[in-house]
Amino acid sequence: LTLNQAASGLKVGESFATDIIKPEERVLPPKEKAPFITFVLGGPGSGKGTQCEKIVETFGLQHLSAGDLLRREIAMHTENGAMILNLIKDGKIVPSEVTVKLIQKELESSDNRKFLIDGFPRTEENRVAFERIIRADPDVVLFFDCPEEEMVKRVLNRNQGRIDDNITTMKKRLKIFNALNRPVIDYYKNKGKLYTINAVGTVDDIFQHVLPIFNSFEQLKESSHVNPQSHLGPSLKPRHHQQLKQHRQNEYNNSGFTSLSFTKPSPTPLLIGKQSIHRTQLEALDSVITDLETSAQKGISITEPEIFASLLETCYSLRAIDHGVRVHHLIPPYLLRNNVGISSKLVRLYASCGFAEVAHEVFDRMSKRESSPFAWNSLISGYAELGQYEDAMALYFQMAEDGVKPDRFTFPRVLKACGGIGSVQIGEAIHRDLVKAGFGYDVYVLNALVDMYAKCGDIVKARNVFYMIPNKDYVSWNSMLTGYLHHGLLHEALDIFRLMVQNGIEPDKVAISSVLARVLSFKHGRQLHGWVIRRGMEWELSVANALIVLYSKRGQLDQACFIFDQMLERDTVSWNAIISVHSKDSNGFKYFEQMQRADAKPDGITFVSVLSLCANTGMVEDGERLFSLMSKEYGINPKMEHYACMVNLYGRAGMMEEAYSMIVQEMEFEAGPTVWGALLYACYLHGNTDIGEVAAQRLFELEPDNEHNFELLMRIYSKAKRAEDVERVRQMLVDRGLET
Ligand SMILES: Nc1ncnc2c1ncn2[C@@H]1O[C@H](COP(=O)(O)OP(=O)(O)O)[C@@H](O)[C@H]1O
Ligand SMILES: Nc1ccn([C@@H]2O[C@H](COP(=O)(O)OP(=O)(O)O)[C@@H](O)[C@H]2O)c(=O)n1
Repeated sequence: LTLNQAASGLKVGESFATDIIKPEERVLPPKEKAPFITFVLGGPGSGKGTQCEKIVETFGLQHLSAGDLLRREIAMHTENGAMILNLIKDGKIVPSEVTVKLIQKELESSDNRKFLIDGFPRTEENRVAFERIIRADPDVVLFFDCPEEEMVKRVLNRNQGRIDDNITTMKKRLKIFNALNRPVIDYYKNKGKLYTINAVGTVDDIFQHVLPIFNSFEQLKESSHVNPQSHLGPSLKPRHHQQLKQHRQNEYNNSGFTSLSFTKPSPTPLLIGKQSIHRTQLEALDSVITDLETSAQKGISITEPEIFASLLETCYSLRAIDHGVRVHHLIPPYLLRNNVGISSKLVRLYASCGFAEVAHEVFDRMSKRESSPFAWNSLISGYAELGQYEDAMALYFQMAEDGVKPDRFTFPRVLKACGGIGSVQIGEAIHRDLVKAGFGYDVYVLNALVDMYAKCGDIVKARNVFYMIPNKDYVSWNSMLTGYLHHGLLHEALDIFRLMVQNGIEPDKVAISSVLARVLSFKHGRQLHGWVIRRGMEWELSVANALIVLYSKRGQLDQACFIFDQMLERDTVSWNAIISVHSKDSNGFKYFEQMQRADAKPDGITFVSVLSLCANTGMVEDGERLFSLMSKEYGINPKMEHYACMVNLYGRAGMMEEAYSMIVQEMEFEAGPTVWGALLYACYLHGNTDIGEVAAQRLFELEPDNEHNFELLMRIYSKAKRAEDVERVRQMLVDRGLET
């Protein structure tokens, strides 16, 4: 089943979705003549880039490769660089907002009005974000259809040193392509915009099928640089492309054209340096450090601060702490003490990798740390990430004492720490500080303020700040939404959710899964599911997990299993959800075994589910085996719930002695009501008055107000035909004022 079939199979209510995507939002604004846009789709290695080069040569469109734009962010170490690297490494899709903004920048800064956007949209979410932000529709959508084996072969031979061109990532990319790109392809097919091209054959043969598509557009023919027909001869290899371009450019310069629509070359940076084409960035880093170490051993001292600054920057972007430590050893102590740039970068590296103590040691040795808030911010952030909120706060106060001016990066970090501590008073003091420092209108800072107030329990203040934010971004909305959910204010949260969607703001996956987990009505849940599908976010881990729970709560097990089976990745929460769906049938076991084979790590909750399953299906030996496996193999000490499951297991099977001795001999702590309750229920099932009396006695002490325990004991006596005892217990009920 494809995602689309799944989606239509669900017959999801459209009302939410129609509420959300206002048709008028899709219409192009009449401001100027719309650009000519081509989307180029196809799996990884289907030859999109190769064909794009030829289209550019012939028709002069500007080529924007989404993948290249993203790789450029990594290479330039921009704010999103590290996040993008992590996603690309794993073949995952970068958040649409990020990709579309990059494309938008290119579109807006170009004189060319004809674009070839390659590798985009990869998901329905990509597509919708493009429509919303750019407010344009493509004129042509090309789809290069290529068999998987061919794509794998091409990618593994591509030799561009791309970090994601390896077999493991390739498999994930193909899986993601099949699940997320197909719905986009179907969408354009239905709109009549799709041109499917068989991508097997020589580059030229394939281009022969591309040519007529573009030839049929007058506006392309008008300004194409070369007569398309003249390009029917033998093709040039891509590496000749620059030469060809130069040649054409000269031709045009000489022919009296003043403006050329061959625009700036589109960026094609590789992840690593040109010379080290076969290596990953980490390997390249490793080799540079090794060279420096060798030099240092030979007594050649390296003193150029730029070298260390650049190496530390790379270590930080790759979170390569071991390499960072090696760089640290190479830096001369005087340089570390006196060069604020280098020491700050080192502090940031240690702090961001969870080594706040070491970061603090470096920080303490800095001679001019009051000259910039950079190192302070890194350290505050490092402590806040580790949950050492007091340490983070202390640094903030120390900053003020040392006369270091906080900047816009300081406040979000310290507010996070304050939210962790949960003190509104401190939060208000920081609020005053940030207004004094001139950040009272900074969205980035105000978002953190909303989050802080919500976490400190003052939802009213959170809301007041939220409504004051002048240009709310998606973080503002998500912070408010999460705040409401945190306070159990579901209606307010849903209102925010609707408003977000009406304002064209994408709720993030955390917000969506939180809403899904809490929706009270199944109708809302299904509508949300429909909306999620349209956004291509169904397979986000937390969203899919929440959907499994949603459907299983309603007893729609098939639907829950379908989602689970289609998931691209799973975590312990996913496995727990699907096993608990099957806690009454032996399929749960199948999933548990699958989980073990997949090397996923079961936790205490997993064992509650499988032990309940054993109890429900009478599998005593399996239950015993799993109970011992839990601590021996997985190091999970049994908790109250696990003992309750074991008592239930033995009790239901009529093994009352074993159940009882589990409590009195095996348990290392006092049994609670769940455990005794399981025993009392078993006594009722199997008519055991002796043990039943003991269990009931304990329960009367532990839960003096719970009439169910009295009723169960009465039933036990009644089964044993002990009318007098039944009456005695009834009197106890009356005496305690529990009889209804
Ligand atoms: N028609 C083709 N036949 C064989 N190899 C091809 C063909 N088109 C492209 N290639 C090669 O396959 C690899 C992937 O092509 P590329 O254009 O980079 O794909 P994409 O942009 O779709 O990921 C490159 O090494 C390219 O030279
Ligand atoms: N619209 C896009 C395009 C690429 N990407 C990311 O960039 C990677 C490489 O994309 P690409 O288009 O350069 O390469 P191929 O996978 O097509 O060979 C993808 O696997 C995604 O991780 C993305 O997240 N969103």
